Amino acid sequence: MTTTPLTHIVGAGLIGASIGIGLSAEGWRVTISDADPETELLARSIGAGGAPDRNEPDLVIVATPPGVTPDVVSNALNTWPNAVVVDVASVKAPIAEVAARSGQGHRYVGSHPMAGREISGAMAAQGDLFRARPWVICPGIASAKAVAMVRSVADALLCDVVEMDAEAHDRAVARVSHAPQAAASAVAAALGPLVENDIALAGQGLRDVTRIAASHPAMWADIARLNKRSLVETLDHIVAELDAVRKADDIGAAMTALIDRGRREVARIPGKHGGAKREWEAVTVIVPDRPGHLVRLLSDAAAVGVNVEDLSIEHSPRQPVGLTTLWVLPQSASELVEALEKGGWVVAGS
Ligand SMILES: NC(=O)C1=CN([C@@H]2O[C@H](COP(=O)(O)OP(=O)(O)OC[C@H]3O[C@@H](n4cnc5c(N)ncnc54)[C@H](O)[C@@H]3O)[C@@H](O)[C@H]2O)C=CC1
Ligand SMILES: O=C(O)C(=O)Cc1ccc(O)cc1
Repeated sequence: MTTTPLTHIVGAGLIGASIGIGLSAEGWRVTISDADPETELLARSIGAGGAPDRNEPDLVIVATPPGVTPDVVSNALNTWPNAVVVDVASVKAPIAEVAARSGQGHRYVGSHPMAGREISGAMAAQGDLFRARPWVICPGIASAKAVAMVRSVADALLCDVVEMDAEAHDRAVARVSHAPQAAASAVAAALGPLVENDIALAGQGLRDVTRIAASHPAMWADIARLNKRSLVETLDHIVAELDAVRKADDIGAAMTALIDRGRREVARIPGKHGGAKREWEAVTVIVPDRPGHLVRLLSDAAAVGVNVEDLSIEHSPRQPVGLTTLWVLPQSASELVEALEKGGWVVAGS
């Protein structure tokens, strides 16, 4: 039996406490601390780890805000001279530089679990937050032993490990995470002129593009400062896309071109099980907003042997029906539509 490393987590917020709960549940010996005593107590009380004792940890996981992470990593490398130190901050290159300058870079591994929530703090922690999500590891100049130890964390939390160079990581996350946060907040901010009754018209589309607009600004301010160059490059791209529509003589043609480019790229975002979303077809059904109908719809799909890969529900308050979209393999779509229509369902689109 292989023994798991004695692990100490610094920073008991959403990510630190989620890692602590997940590793403790797998039988790891975990201790956890936070600069804020109340957060520290809360994290310990929800099973994210115990209080540190005199033993030097084998592994220190730094899960503090990105802005202080370079200093906390340096301190950890000094305080525990034999431990492997890993951080989980959303930007990697500036922290790797500081670790390399300390002369202890062989014990430092940069990492980034690509999962989170728009709420922060230990209260929002979940032990399975990272399950089946990518966990980026940037080995840099770390020893093979240090990298293997960090891999064992990601493996214990059932993540998909992706090894990347820190600069390439920072360029990629500017496009898949940091600029989307700015864009979502900009769309939400543009609701400013509307009165409440106007905002009540919002459909699922607005909700989809603004979910992360509820994020806490402090972390994103740090991320923007640390990844400024790549973030600005991506924002320039987004602004240029919007400007092309705004300035077009034929705004319809410009909108078509933008939506066509967007459709091409959105189809490349991996869906469930790591497969591309385009591998599925949508069958949208009108479902009465009464108990039992959704269950009946799913059992009717199961009765013809069609596996529902994913499900989304669009529902407006005050409306007696909702639109339920069943995502299925393309070869099952027409068979499902036929069976559902025979069963009396109204299929709104496929
Ligand atoms: N929130 C998210 O969705 C994700 C965040 N991350 C990264 O994870 C890290 C932590 O983020 P969250 O857990 O969301 O933040 P959080 O705000 O929930 O937790 C951070 C915790 O660090 C503590 N802290 C601050 N300075 C400290 C210090 N010097 N020593 C010890 N504790 C200190 C704070 O009191 C707080 O409890 C960040 O670097 C972030 O970039 C990575 C993936 C997703
Ligand atoms: O809420 C979401 O969908 C996120 O994508 C959260 C998130 C925030 C910051 C990260 O560095 C990684 C993931």
